[in-house]
Formats: sequence, C-alpha cells, structure tokens
Amino acid sequence: MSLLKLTNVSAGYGQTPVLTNVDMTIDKGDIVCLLGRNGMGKTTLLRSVIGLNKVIKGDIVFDADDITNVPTYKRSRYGIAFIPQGREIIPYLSVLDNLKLGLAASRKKLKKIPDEIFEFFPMLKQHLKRQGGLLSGGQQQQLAIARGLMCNPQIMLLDEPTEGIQPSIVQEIDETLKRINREKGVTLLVVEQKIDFAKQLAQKFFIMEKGAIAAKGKTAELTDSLVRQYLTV
Ligand SMILES: Nc1ncnc2c1ncn2[C@@H]1O[C@H](COP(=O)(O)OP(=O)(O)OP(=O)(O)O)[C@@H](O)[C@H]1O
Repeated sequence: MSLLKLTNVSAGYGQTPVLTNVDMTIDKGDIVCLLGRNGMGKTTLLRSVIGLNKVIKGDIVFDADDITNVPTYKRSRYGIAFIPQGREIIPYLSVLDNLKLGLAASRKKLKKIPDEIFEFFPMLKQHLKRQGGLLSGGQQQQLAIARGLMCNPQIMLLDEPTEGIQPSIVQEIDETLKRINREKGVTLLVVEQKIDFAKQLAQKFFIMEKGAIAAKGKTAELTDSLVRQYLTV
C-alpha cells in the first residue's frame, strides 16, 4: 500500500524548478534509497516532501491526504520526520535538551522522552548532560535520528546519514535504522552516496539525474552499468 506518492512534481527555489515531473511511490514499511550524483536534486526532493521547497506543479499525497500545500510544521503531525544533511544539532544545548526539541513535534503529545528512544540509542543515555556540539559526528547523527523518532513518525526522510562518519558507526546506524523499520514499522527514504551502504540497508532504489527520476528498481538488481551511468564520478 502506498504511503507517499509524488505525481508529476516540479519544485525548486522560488519559481526556478530543480525537480521536473517527478513521479515516485513509496510503499508502507519499505526502506528506499535515493541515489544520484551531487546536485541532481535529492535534497530538494526531500525538502519538497517536508514542505521546505515550494511545489510549482503536481501533487504530493501522504497516507491518502493531499499535503501539497500543507505547511511544514503540520507535516510532522502527519508523521513525516526529516533528518537533514549536517544533522542540525543545536551545539550549545545538552543532548537531553536537543531531544526535547523533538517533543514539540510529537504526535502523541508526549511530555517526556520515551524509554524506547534509549533502547534504540543507548549511547545517548550516557551523554544526556553533554553539549550536543561535543558529540562525535556519528553520535550527533544518532541524536538527530533519535530526535526525529520523537514525533512517532510514519516515515523518516534521511539526508546522507553516513556522511563523514567512521565505518563502525555507519554499521551501527544501519542496524538501528533496520530495527526502527522492523520494530516500529517506520518507512524510510534515505538519500545516500555510499552505494554499498544503500544496497545493504534498502530494498528499493530511485536514481535522480538532473532533477528527474532516471531509474528505479530493487537494490538487488542495481547493476554495475546503472552505477557507471548515473552514480560514479
Ligand atoms: N537554496 C538554493 N537556491 C537555489 N538553488 C539551489 C539551492 N539549493 C540547491 N540549489 C540547486 O538545486 C540543485 C539540486 O541541489 P540538491 O541539493 O537538491 O542536490 P543533491 O542531489 O541533494 O546534491 P548533494 O548530493 O550535493 O547534496 C543544484 O543545482 C543546486 O545548485
């Protein structure tokens, strides 16, 4: 069953389109990666789904509701969480206070951080009083994912979650994302540059080229020729 459906979407910055006629369907429960070289429009697509970029044409339907013109702050209440590139941790706030920012977007109107957050991310419990900016890149990424999870999302949109992160933590992030998908049924749409990580994590892929979807399929069938054509630099 489809959870997120973009039909003929053109979107960008002001009236200048970056995305042109994008069709994309993500089914409930799937883990999907969005691949493509730099500047092809992957971030713009995620930002359009969360409402940070204006849709010029086409529509976005989420869980049977047309959200094309719904303001960003309401989209988190629909259950859409966005974990941006660079994580956007507030460096001078503690880990606890960074997490509490996620409470504001909570669909369950949570008053306190649920224990399950620390079951997924035990490391955070040990560092609750530490300033967010003092965590390592990998720890900050885990904090950003945990904060996104606080809104009890149906889907998480992650923009390059492994960027600049050491391999052992990349592995941990892979396992945690799979657990979140399996145990909480959260659908994942992940922009990724590391093809091996994408293949390991996701069952399906979309490839973007110049603001359009150039290829899609199952990651098990992501051929070397597609990788050469659209992904290698
Ligand atoms: N704030 C902005 N104003 C105008 N154009 C922008 C803005 N941000 C990005 N763009 C343009 O939109 C296009 C797509 O950028 P986008 O960041 O979506 O690509 P991407 O595939 O996510 O690339 P990367 O892997 O480098 O993050 C690029 O040509 C970029 O220059």
